Amino acid sequence: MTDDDVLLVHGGTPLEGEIKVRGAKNLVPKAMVAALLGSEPSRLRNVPDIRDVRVVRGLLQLHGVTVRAGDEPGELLLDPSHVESANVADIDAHAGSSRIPILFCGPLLHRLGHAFIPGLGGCHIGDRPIDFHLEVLRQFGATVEKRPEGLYLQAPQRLRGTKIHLPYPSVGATEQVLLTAVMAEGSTELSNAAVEPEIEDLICVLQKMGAIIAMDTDRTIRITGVDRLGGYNHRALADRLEAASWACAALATHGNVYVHGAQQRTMVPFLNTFRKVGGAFEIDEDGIRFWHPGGQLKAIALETDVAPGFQTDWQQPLVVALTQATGLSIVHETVYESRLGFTSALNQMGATIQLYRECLGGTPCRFGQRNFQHSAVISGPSRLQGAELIIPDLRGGFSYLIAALAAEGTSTVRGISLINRGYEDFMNKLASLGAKVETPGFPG
Ligand SMILES: CC(=O)N[C@H]1[C@@H](OP(=O)(O)OP(=O)(O)OC[C@H]2O[C@@H](n3ccc(=O)[nH]c3=O)[C@H](O)[C@@H]2O)O[C@H](CO)[C@@H](O)[C@@H]1O
Ligand SMILES: C=C(OP(=O)(O)O)C(=O)O
Repeated sequence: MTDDDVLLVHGGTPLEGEIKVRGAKNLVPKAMVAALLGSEPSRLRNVPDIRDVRVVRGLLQLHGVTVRAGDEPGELLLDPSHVESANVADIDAHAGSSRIPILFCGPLLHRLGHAFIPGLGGCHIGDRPIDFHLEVLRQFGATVEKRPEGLYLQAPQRLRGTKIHLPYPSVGATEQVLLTAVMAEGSTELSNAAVEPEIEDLICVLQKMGAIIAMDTDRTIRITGVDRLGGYNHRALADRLEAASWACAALATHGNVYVHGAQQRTMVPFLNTFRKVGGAFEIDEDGIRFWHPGGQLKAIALETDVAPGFQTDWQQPLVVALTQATGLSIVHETVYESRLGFTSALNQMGATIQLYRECLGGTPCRFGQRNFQHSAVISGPSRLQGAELIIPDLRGGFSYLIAALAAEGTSTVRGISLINRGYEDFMNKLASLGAKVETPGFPG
């Protein structure tokens, strides 16, 4: 960790001003992968400059896709006409970089008949197995060999449509099915699919390319395979996870932040919860203003869930705001088994958060009988004090920033570059909201 990776945060100043969120981290890289399926170039707009986008850009280029900036800021032009002559000798350099490489499987099997996928990265918030992905690919007719360096896949013949039931509505496995089924022979029926807004947007991308995809109301997605897909011209939906993070930062610091680009349609469960806690917001055509209206914040009971429930990636920033609410809040994390570990640092800052292995919520979840501390009771309000913090993962990292901004005194936050994976230009955004932050050696 270098000095560049450390941030001093002088807390106690409300965040005030305006920032902008661009395309979603959980959609943009997948739309970029979809371009691999096309026989014509694609144009993706509203692309944020974050590490996950850079990683996928590098991987696509290794696979022969030409990726260049368009005329508009945040525009990428992706030309997949040379995929067959790609040279992937350096692909190992991308091992551990993000979770997106697993989504290259279907498109590469369609284009080349084989694929090598290096080890995956992503946040360490649970085991994060890929068993659903591998089972799905086998059902389409691929062979999969797991080796220490990665996955080797072959499609001995054209992949065939199939009937799949996911044991859990996994976002990634649903995307795996979509990106594979669109060009498989015949029809695919996927039941118990994930229906997150980013999945709907990926379906819009694929439909623009020529895919035939229908969504039923009961988590069933039906795909009719086609022989050829063209390119797309698409503006990525905005990042609802980043928008909610700034909303929580406004609430925890008694601030007032207008988030350009935030969309009500994709944030309804978050907005309901934000209002129950006592936060105020106002929606207009261009974005959403979030603020602390004064008075006491209220404790709540909350369960994370798959869409249309409360998104797990909203949980960590909200927990920091809940340390400022009066009474006992209960948070039951049902999507990842280990997403509450970040709270021990909040306790060192003065919060009172107790973790439990039991399901403290209305819905018993997959982790209840399995020894994971996946429920939290947060007792507030707490006066947070500055501390030494090491960023554990993406959302946990942003949550530490929020806590440091809300705290009295100075915090030293290490591993700050991890936040670049999903938050575009966050240092300038913090500065524009009046946050008192400095990188050691470069005060002010
Ligand atoms: C890049 C991206 O889009 N990341 C998002 C995506 O992650 P990702 O697609 O990895 O998350 P999943 O929806 O697949 O995971 C949800 C749950 O399913 C389990 N599971 C998943 C796949 C599998 O093969 N086997 C299995 O057991 C996971 O361990 C987890 O408990 O959706 C998550 C849930 O909304 C978000 O938190 C992440 O931000
Ligand atoms: C868990 C997250 O991302 P990833 O799946 O990329 O690790 C996240 O965005 O909070």
